[in-house]
Amino acid sequence: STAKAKHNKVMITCAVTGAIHTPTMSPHLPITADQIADAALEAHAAGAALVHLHARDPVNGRPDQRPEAFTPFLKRVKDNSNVVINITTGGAPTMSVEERLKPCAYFKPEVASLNMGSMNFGLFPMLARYPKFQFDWEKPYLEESDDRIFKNTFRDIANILITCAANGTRFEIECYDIGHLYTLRHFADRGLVKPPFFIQSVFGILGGIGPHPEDVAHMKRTADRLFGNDYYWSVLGAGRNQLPIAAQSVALGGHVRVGLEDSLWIGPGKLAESNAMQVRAVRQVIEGLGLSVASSDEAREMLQLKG
Ligand SMILES: C[C@H](N)CC(=O)CC(=O)O
Ligand SMILES: [Zn+2]
Repeated sequence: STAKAKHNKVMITCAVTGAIHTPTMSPHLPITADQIADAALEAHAAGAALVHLHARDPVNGRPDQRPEAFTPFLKRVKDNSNVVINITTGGAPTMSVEERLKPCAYFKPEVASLNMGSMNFGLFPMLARYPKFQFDWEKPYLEESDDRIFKNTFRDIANILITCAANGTRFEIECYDIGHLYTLRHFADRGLVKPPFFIQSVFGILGGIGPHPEDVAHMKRTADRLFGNDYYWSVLGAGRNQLPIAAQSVALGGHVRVGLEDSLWIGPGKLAESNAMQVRAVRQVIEGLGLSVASSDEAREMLQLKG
């Protein structure tokens, strides 16, 4: 089995903008290349060892997966920090796998995100939004996002694994449900992905597993059974679940992801004014538990990155 790093430092990943939230939802969502670079550098300075990056059209904020859309902020981030860069292969649900794979194939980053399956991708957190909802058979469809599917077939996953692994890129393995852990086990058994696995368990996105502490415990228990000592466990909680789920992970010896891609909030009804604000909040939880955050170089050692 792969020896885990001797130190129990906690790796913070910050996902600074994503593709799903829109500028109308928060004035603090980074959109332009400069805003994305600022957000990544501030998140790193606040304690994030890794930053997860998407690109957007600077005018309308729409997701943009063209390598040239990433170039300006990647250059600034690399010139001004040694943060570990994790480039998305998820892009947006509307994109083809070829389109989604382009930036990683071009930039050959240390880390790329990898979604371990296809899924219905609900925009809004689970039930909270519809307390008083009366179903109207005349208008069965709730939201435009009700028809949104993120497609990532076994062939697409193999394609991403083979393309990126050839560049020495390792993966942030997004598991939105228990079945995704078994899919990872399958590709590991096929030798298409090597340990240590960096598993990013995703909680509270409609279409995936819920945000309840028992869901979190069940994911961890199952990952321990399937991967033993060959993996690092990290979590992201969507929306209001971000910090509570991060706290549970840290208490269980895990790692955390925050950032405006996953939640626009810092507290009930309070928008986060920056990504760094969320990094500082989760760092307080980590240090409050007597633990310390990992530096980017410690994360490189833990995840055996190419540097
Ligand atoms: C829940 C997150 N949106 C997962 C994600 O970050 C996917 C990706 O970029 O590949
Ligand atoms: Zn992403």
